[in-house]
Amino acid sequence: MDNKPDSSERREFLRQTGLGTALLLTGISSLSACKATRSMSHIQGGMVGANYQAGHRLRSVAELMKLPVQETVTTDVLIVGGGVAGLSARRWLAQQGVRDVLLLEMAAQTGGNAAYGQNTVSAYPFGAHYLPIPDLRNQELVRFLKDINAITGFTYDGLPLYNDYYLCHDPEERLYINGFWQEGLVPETGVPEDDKKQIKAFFALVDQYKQAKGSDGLDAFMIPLDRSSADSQFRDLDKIAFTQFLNNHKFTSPYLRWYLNYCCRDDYGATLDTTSAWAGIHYFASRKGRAANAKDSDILTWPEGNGFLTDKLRGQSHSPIRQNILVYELRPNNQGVLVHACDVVSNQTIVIQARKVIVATPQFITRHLLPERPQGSGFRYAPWVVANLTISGLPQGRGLPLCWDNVLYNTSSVGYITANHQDLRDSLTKVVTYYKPLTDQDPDTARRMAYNTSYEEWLTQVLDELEIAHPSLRDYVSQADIWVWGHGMIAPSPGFIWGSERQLAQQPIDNNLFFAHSDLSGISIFEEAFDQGIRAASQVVSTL
Ligand SMILES: Cc1cc2nc3c(=O)[nH]c(=O)nc-3n(C[C@H](O)[C@H](O)[C@H](O)COP(=O)(O)OP(=O)(O)OC[C@H]3O[C@@H](n4cnc5c(N)ncnc54)[C@H](O)[C@@H]3O)c2cc1C
Repeated sequence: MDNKPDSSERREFLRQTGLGTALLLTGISSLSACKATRSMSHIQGGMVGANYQAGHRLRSVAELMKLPVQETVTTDVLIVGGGVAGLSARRWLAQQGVRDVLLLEMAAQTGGNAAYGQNTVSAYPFGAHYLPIPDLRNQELVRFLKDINAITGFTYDGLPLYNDYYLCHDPEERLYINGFWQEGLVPETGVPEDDKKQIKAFFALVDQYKQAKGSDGLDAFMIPLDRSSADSQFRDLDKIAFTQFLNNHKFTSPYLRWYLNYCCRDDYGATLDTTSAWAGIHYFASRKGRAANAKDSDILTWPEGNGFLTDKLRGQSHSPIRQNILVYELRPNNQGVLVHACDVVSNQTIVIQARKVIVATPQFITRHLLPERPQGSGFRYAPWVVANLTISGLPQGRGLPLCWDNVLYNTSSVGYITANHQDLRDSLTKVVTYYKPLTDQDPDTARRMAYNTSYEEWLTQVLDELEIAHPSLRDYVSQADIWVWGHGMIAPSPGFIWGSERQLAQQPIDNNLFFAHSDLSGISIFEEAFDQGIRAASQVVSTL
């Protein structure tokens, strides 16, 4: 959920359609004959989510070792984990002609944190939901987007043409502040002049960072972030918290600070105090996408969110994938790596002898698979709660009608997106996806609290908050599914990105075990996971 400047003239036919639907939805909601009730008993749904119980079985590997062996298989390359990084590694291996590849995924579906659901109204994301248009120097990502028709062609001067159905349609973003839905997420309505000046000065400063190059000639801020300059004048920003950076520059405006805190929570599941200044600036200064029909701040999105991308990634290789298989031990031997995994449906063990293994799991899992490997303590994960609400209307107050991204000022969530915003059908029923990073407590406490909170308690919290801007919303909700991400995303705490831990965690073991995951970048976005997969797969190819 990124900050966008004013809407452009592009995609006019889509804009008209989307806006028309939004207005109709708003109008109908106030006229609806739906019976008003404060009860939630009419709402179907429940807690859904990643199979964390399967993951928790890694806490007692000794028990798993007692399971009977179902089968023994061999493979040249085994990939553990079918998130973006694992699927990207699999795609890359296929493109390099490596045929004997097997991917094992613990969950019932691939996609990892880009999971999604579907009902009769729409598909909807439970995690990742957008991709900013990439920098053209990220050639592999551009190539992938071309392969899946997200880029439909290039102009004579090399600028990509993005698929209009995937570029986020207007209207994109609105903020509910001072009782009014304003356009864009940077506070404006009712904001004093002094604050506005600071907001302007902040954006002027990050624009300088966007253009800046280090003494090595590299851009100060790049995606993938390992391509950024090593110049200490920039990297040293990683040593301080974003709050300190703002203090140093005398950015005191509460509106600016609210906005920047929102950005840290939205992208990193962290706050101004727990995000490194380098990461905080990277959010703004690294987006350098160029296109013939889009601005550098434009994004691609789909009803199922980035599940669209992971399904396409999956389709780019024919090598086998086995789901519901929890890998629980990786033991290097003289033929490569001996792997033990549990089929969580039959509750039996599968033994795999692999020449090479790509471990595409998060570090909090990897440490169970390789307990003797030294573990860094800097890998901190933000818990998140995501709720998908199917609604028959959306009562709202003054201001801009429903957008793709809708944020409520000074609330505990980062707002909601409209899952079927890209859908051109004129439907009154919608699915909205509400996102809440749990940043009020330390991650361990918040995680425990999240798992111990009931469906009814979460639903009440979500609806109470949304009813600030949408009175009586609960009367219009027919289905609500709630997903808790205990370890939603790696948090770029001060010192983590340019410290030694993530670099060490990337190091292969004996040229047989290789590592790929967005954790190893220190920030959790599609582009980093995609790149981590290619990096690890290239290392494998060079050793085969
Ligand atoms: C709420 C939320 C919203 C987000 N929004 C965005 C967004 O809008 N845009 C964006 O770019 N990014 C977003 N992200 C981040 C994005 O989802 C991730 O960066 C990316 O999907 C991570 O991919 P990955 O492969 O690195 O890791 P993961 O998604 O963690 O994949 C790891 C995979 O390994 C599997 N696995 C784990 N242990 C085992 C085991 N022992 N055996 C077998 N399999 C195992 C897991 O089930 C999983 O499928 C969001 C994340 C969250 C939580």
